[in-house]
Amino acid sequence: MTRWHDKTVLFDLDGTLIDTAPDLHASLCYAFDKEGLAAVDLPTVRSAIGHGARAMIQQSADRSGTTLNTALLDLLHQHFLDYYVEHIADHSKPFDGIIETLDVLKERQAKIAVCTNKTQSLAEHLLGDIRMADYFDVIVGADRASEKKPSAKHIIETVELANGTIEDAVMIGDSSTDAKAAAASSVPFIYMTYGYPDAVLGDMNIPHKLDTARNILAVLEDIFS
Ligand SMILES: O=C(O)COP(=O)(O)O
Ligand SMILES: [Mg+2]
Repeated sequence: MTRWHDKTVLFDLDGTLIDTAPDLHASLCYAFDKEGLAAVDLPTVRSAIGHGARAMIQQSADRSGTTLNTALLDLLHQHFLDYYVEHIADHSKPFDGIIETLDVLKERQAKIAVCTNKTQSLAEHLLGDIRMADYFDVIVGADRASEKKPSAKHIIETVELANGTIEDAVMIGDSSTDAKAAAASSVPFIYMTYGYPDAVLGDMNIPHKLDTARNILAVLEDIFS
């Protein structure tokens, strides 16, 4: 029988727990428009999520043929943040099956953590606004860890802050940053294909792939058995 209270289940945020792409996309388009740049489409932005907001802006520009210097990137990032803090939860909502999964994990007294490349303040702001923050023993944004994903340190430090042990942890995510951080910390990884996967992830050998959060518990039971 699984001793759930010894287990730590780490969730990535954007594209795993919450469908944040519409609000990220709107904020990015606001920033681009303010600097006279053409709007970027949603699929382009989706595929650039997972490495933090600056990387999302940089990659979205690259993929739409716009060259950014550092000053312009800084400006776009600031406009993006100005808009995003006001609109962070306009359309963002948990993916189907996430709340039910968290309810069961909570009932079983597993340790539940968020390990995200969002900044700490944005992650707390979003989870607070959509009333999900209370599910988590700990939330660790990119700037709370000594190194962000794909570094193993982000996962290792999140597990420590949750008072868990790395041998009893599982990482659930949607991008190559999650898969690489999990591999580097020798933590089993569950890949949620409904999120915002990047091209790199397609080339990685990943045993646990799910297209719905409704099947997370069954896979966790299998991994922990
Ligand atoms: O801010 C991002 O780009 C991604 O955040 P994530 O690590 O929760 O997917
Ligand atoms: Mg993600």
